[in-house]
Amino acid sequence: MRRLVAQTRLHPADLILPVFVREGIDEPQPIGAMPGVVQHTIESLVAEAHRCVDAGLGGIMLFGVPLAKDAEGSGADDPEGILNVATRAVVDAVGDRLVVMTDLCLDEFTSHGHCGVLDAAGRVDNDATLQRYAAMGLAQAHAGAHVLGLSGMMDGQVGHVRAALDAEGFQDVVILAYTAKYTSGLYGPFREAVASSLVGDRAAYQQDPPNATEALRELAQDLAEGADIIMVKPAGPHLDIVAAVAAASPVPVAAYQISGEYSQIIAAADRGWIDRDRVMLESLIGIRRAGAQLILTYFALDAAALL
Ligand SMILES: NCc1[nH]cc(CCC(=O)O)c1CC(=O)O
Repeated sequence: MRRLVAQTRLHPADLILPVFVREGIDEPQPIGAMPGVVQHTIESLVAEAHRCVDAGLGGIMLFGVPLAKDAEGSGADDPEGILNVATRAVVDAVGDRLVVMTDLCLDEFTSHGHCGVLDAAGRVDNDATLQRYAAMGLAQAHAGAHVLGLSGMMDGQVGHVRAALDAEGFQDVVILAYTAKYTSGLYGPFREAVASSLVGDRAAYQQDPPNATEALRELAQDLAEGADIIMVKPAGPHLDIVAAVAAASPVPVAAYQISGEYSQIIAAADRGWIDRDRVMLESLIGIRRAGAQLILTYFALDAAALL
């Protein structure tokens, strides 16, 4: 893929691998809708983290799949919860050589599958959820996470978690803010990956795809609250937003090539309709060219091997 006049280049260090770790399994479990991606045991996750180091990746983003869920998502801030145990294991193994990120959101841990706790009417309670995010962020910081990925889309989440971290001496823990997270059909395979219990959708707290100006308002808000890295997600269908946010952001911009973007390429390639590696690299170059300095992608290891 190298060209003499190429202005856009991909480097393994630009890539971050999202990974799933599931409680209570003895062997890694395949994810039907994401061929090539598995739910890891702690042991296989640590092995994967070593592969990320060897490949020169920039980082790893951990998602936990707990055995038990409840309305409050109490596994999220339990130091013995699967995500916090896994974070400690990865940080102990490779934390000096790989940036370790954790998903900070309740949806994997709640029985109803929403990103926050619910009020009496069954709606997501924004401000009550902020308290839960602060507790979850502190648990992740105590577990050694370097970067917290605030993906829940509650208003005020960045400022609230930042204040909680600073109050406990975690000034150096970085906040990656999901600034523009559009509601999307492409999250489908992820719901299987995390055994989501969600009924309905997240339209009340994720963004409406036809709305382009909200992304810049969210950017200003997240920066004012102390975001260190800004994320746009999904990446492929929203490259104009990646570009607009990158042009306006004084801090690094990341983009997330999500589960459905991955699975579409795999499925078409499996049918022999497209060349998997070529389309994979083309999709990543497009995201990079739009202005993302970091790309979260399930292709991270495969792409790094070709760069
Ligand atoms: N914890 C929320 C979260 N963080 C990342 C993803 C999706 C990532 C993907 O589809 O690959 C989701 C799920 C959602 O918003 O429905």
